Amino acid sequence: MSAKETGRIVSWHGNPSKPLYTPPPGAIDAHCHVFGPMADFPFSAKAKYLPQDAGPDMLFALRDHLGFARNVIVQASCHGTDNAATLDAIAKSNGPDGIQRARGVAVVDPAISDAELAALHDGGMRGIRFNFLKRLVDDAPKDKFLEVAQRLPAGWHVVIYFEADILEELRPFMDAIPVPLVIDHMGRPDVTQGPDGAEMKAFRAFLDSRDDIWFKATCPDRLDPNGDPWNSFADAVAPLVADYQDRVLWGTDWPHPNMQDAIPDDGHLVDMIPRIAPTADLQRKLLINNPMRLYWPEEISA
Ligand SMILES: O=C(O)/C=C(\CC(=O)C(=O)O)C(=O)O
Repeated sequence: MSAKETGRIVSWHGNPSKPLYTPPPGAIDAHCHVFGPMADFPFSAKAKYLPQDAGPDMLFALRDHLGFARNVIVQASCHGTDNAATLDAIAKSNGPDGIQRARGVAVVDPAISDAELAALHDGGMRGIRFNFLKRLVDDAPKDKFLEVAQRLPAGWHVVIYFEADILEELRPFMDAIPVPLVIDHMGRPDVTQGPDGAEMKAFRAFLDSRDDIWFKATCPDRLDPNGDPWNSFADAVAPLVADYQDRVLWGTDWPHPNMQDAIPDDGHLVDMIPRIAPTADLQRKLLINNPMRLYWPEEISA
């Protein structure tokens, strides 16, 4: 049945181009999702969008097509706090060498037990995500989030998704989180303001407040209203990557939830990498060293 018949949305490109840029061997797509498949992993009753299936086979085919080696799969809001689809994708990522080629970020009910958190760790999760976008979640209880952030498995971090207009409001909450923070899509600044715009400046001040705040230089398609080739994004984000090069991650954001009206070509997204990280050294940090430190630290210290 087609998406039209089922009412389920397709938000990803059916035939993404081969990027001109070749990522270095071992490169990690550190922000992507899986949807379903619904027959095995039904969507949450509270889901704000109902996508077509975009499961692990599709994700790993795209990974190979784009020239990446590993993925960090972030639990998408359409699956609520049931992480089964993400855990299934991580389990299916194991290579013949036994290396888990995907790790994940979970979304949990803050009342989750310590034993359940440990089980998520065993399944490949290395962090939890707090989503503050009202169009995606019904509520975001800061007090409960803080409680669970204080009892995460060792080495975990907290991913936070918010829009620039609530950065200041969230500061006391974020300042109190005792583990590293990873900010999705740089907290969605208005990139048309340029690298020295008010929202970029506010985000830099936040980064300067702690040296364990990381960010994802992701989603030109969401942040740049001028569209592909996303020149405003490149201009605003390249200086940020250069100045905070040891705590920045990159990802496709595939299957691009809610982007059905402006679906990006994933090959073009990959071609943004040399525009925001122009040297081989920056690219190695962005695509390998930094995500390895957060998601596969045991391979670094081994
Ligand atoms: O995937 C993203 O990064 C952004 C999303 C979707 C999302 O976060 C989710 O469904 O959990 C968005 O802005 O709609």
